[in-house]
Amino acid sequence: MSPKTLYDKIWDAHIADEADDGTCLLYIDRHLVHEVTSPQAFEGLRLAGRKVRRPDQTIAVPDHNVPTTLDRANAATMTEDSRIQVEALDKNAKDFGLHYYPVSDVRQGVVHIVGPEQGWTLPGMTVVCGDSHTATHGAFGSLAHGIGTSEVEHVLATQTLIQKKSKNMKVEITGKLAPGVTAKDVTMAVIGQTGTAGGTGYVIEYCGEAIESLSMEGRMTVCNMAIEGGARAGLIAPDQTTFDYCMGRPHAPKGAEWEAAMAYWKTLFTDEGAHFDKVLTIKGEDIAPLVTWGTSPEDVLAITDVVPSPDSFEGGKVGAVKRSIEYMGLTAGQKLSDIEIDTVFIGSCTNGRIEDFRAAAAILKGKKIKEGMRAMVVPGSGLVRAQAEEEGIAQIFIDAGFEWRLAGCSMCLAMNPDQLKPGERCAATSNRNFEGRQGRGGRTHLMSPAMAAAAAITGKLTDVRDLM
Ligand SMILES: CC(C)[C@H](C(=O)O)[C@@H](O)C(=O)O
Ligand code: SF4
Repeated sequence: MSPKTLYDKIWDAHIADEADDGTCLLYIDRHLVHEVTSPQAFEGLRLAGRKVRRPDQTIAVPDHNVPTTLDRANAATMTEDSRIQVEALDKNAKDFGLHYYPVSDVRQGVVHIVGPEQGWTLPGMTVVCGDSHTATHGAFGSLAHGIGTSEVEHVLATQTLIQKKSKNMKVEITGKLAPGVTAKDVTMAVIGQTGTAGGTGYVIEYCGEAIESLSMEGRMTVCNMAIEGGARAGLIAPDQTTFDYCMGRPHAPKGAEWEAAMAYWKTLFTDEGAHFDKVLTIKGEDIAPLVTWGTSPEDVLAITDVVPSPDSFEGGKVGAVKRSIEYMGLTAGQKLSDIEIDTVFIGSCTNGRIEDFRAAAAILKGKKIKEGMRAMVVPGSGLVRAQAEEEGIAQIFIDAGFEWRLAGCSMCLAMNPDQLKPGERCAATSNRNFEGRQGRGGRTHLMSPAMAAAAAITGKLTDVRDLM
């Protein structure tokens, strides 16, 4: 047998049917659903008189539209549009008999944090969700695709997805990461090198010593942004770190089933000599704490750098950089560490997990945020929130001057009340810095939780190593 990549193995294990042109019908193990991309899909089922094929494998949670303030149980805190979407999910989950984590449930949170936390995401599975950041689940060595609303309907009805196979890409991060450098810097460094289209047509397998040494939280951060590099999915081979994370989770297998699952999971790695169509290698030691300066996730530089000049780019990027710098209200040559911010957002499916909060709290402990700064920390789930409270981390944030919120997508995107005003500038731990992403006219700089905490203290983009 010819050697296979991890992606090849999971793909092959899920083919239900294959057409002559290579288009496959893939069996889907887990389908995650949120309120934004599902209402029409459920309507489609109703119109066709169909049921959900595997309600026992379909998990729904509202996250994008929900307010994160403590008074959110009061429906008046939501806009009309948001309320309609969340109520539709409440009804659809009930009518179709899905696993559901409503706003009132402590397990509610961002769908990509809830899935792994509850043990729905496991190695070797196919996982889909009507959301581009489904890539997150690849951290478990599961093939996780973001899908569109018509595909959501197709998966609901059939538990299968029509897909063409992508090519294999390997991203190897060798060696060790320097102090102050985190999983977020790793994933931003990759996009900085490949650009937002570098992964187009590929499924990326991240490997190498620096990846293996990451916790599951860190691996999720890395895979979360595979999509920002254009890839169809991101994957990391499961290992002891993965198994330890999964063991004992509510929906993970138990007893003899666990043993059987483990026997399979241990076969999930890329065989020696398997072919990759594209390879990128980065030395872990070379990665510095990074920030974005522009309006694309590929606009990445070390915090010690300066705002670039449009002339230093080529082709269409020259104009794009010019526009970007203008939108961001910056000047070419300006030191990144001189950029003043007025808002800090720590959260999202990229960096809303307990380890992210520990890293930020380690910087904030005993310090206060800059006067006038608006800073919020938004747990990725109610359980992350509870754990942070138990560990005393929540209190560190509160003492420093942060707002301690309830779980949701929050200021990652402008679909709920947590938004920037025109011209406001935010240090954010999320994954997209597009124009208007956090609110019309808002300006976003992406970075790690530790870097965001450092910025909250000084009021400027800051090299976290100066505060360590
Ligand atoms: C609203 C949703 C469809 C969207 C996505 O697909 O990723 C959102 O989660 C995002 O991060 O932009
Ligand atoms: S936290 Fe942000 S990136 Fe993640 S699902 Fe929500 S809106 Fe999308």
